[in-house]
Amino acid sequence: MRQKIVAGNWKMNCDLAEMEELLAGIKNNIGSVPNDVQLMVAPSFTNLHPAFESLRETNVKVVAQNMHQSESGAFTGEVSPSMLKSIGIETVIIGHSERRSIFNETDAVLAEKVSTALKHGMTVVFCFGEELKDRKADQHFEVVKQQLKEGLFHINDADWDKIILAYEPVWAIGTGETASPEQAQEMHAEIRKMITEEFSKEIADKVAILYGGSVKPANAQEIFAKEDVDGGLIGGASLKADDFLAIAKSY
Ligand SMILES: O=C(CO)COP(=O)(O)O
Repeated sequence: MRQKIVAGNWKMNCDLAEMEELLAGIKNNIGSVPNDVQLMVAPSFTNLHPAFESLRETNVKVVAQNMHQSESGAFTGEVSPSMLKSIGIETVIIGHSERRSIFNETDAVLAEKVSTALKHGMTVVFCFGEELKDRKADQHFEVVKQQLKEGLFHINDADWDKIILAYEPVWAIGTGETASPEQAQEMHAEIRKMITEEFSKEIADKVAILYGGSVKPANAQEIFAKEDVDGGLIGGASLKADDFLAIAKSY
């Protein structure tokens, strides 16, 4: 039985007061979420510590949206894995399409980030997904395979216990256009095939694969119902406590 996960990626939203309001909304109704759904939230760096403290008594995990691949040093503006761990953060998102496209994070850099995070015993939510032009050219499976091979497949079998995958087709992020449940299922099944070929069926069957891209209360249920979809990485809709919880409840 794979873990069911509903994770909110808050991106560069919420100052401290706004986040406290959002957290209060989540905590007030958290009892309505099924016990077998692991909730995660990913605030900005400045909000990680207060979020961790606020959620201490719950089982909501607080996740970083990024980290640097080096241990420490002259990297002005960056945050290291040990800094995250020192405030209780054990999970980090790596490879989000916005990091890839806006901040020019290459597969090679992402591979380094994955290695550094694993070295620190952190769990990685590894994001990837094709652009619209790739899908139009019927290249989406190849693009995803390349992203996984270059950014992730250097890890060892044992490392897979610390990996969560998030398939986020770029054309569905923040656009209101969701992949159909069938498109999500097709890609997730293909990803398990890729992992089976490179590693083993046992690993492929075990790893949680989340879908991300315009998930909202109205469409979550049909997406989560698909066999190879193990939850969602939610952007916009996770900024409203009611919508985020409604998505988690639809599992
Ligand atoms: O990028 C996403 C989550 O990481 C998805 O964002 P939206 O849910 O706003 O489309």
